[in-house]
Amino acid sequence: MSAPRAAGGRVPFGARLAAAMDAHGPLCVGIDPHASLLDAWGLGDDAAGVREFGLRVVDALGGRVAAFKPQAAFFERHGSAGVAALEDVIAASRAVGTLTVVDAKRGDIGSTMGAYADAFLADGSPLAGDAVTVSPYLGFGSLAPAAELAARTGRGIFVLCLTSNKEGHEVQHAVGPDGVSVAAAVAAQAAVLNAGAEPMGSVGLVVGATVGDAALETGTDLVAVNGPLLAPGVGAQGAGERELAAVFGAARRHVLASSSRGVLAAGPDADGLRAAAAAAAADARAALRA
Ligand SMILES: O=c1ccn([C@@H]2O[C@H](COP(=O)(O)O)[C@@H](O)[C@H]2O)c(=O)[nH]1
Repeated sequence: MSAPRAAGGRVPFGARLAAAMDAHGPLCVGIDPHASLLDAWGLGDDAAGVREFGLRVVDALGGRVAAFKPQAAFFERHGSAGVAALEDVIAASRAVGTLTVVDAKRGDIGSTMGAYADAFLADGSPLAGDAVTVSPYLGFGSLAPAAELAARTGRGIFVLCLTSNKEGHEVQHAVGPDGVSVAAAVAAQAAVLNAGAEPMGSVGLVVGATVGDAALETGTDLVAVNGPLLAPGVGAQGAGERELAAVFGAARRHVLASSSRGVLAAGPDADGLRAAAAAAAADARAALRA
């Protein structure tokens, strides 16, 4: 894959995210309207419910956290009305000036990847936030349309590398005939795309805060990536300050810790959400900015 072109006149995603993390702390709040949370918040498990849920989170935390990460699946399960709700949540987040990482985990052959890129990364698309999560398991090169469009529009991508679930191990730790693990190869290819970018590039990786010493075990060089490292697994999946510091070590300054249920469980009260997000951000800052 060729290196993406520089964004025409726009501040690239990596630089915008670095500034947001400095201003608000290295925390991303996931917007995951689980059926159980909708019930606890007094909302219906339908498109109107997920829309209201997302808008309440944006209203309570907009301008107070580095980023939001709406989980597309929870919106898509309500069909076209749910997708429209996701569009409204992305628009609301844009309106309050908080970065949005749309967690859609898309990945396909290059020609189809171009269509996904148009949906999540093109100017004027209602589903475009500031970045999108993508899957490299059809080959890292298949992500070229997304990496290139992101670079042209000042947006970013987060490539799955070492995911927070235990099943990810069987694919991501696999070692090729060249002796390089899948995770290490993904990270190395992201590093090529981020070479020379300051303060960091716009091609990030997803590395779970729950993965322990997986980076070491797989030979994955997280420092060399020179891009943002999205770290889900904080809160409900059990990771906290200690795990973040242990997983990321010398790469910690580029980490955006992500918590969904750990913060959302404090809702629907806006003050409760703010207190939970502030506590999670303080923990992330202590672990990652020391
Ligand atoms: O490796 C990964 C990649 C993505 N996720 C997503 O993050 C949130 C986690 O939610 P919590 O409630 O904080 O557990 C969810 O949307 C996942 O799909 C992940 O957990 N791990």
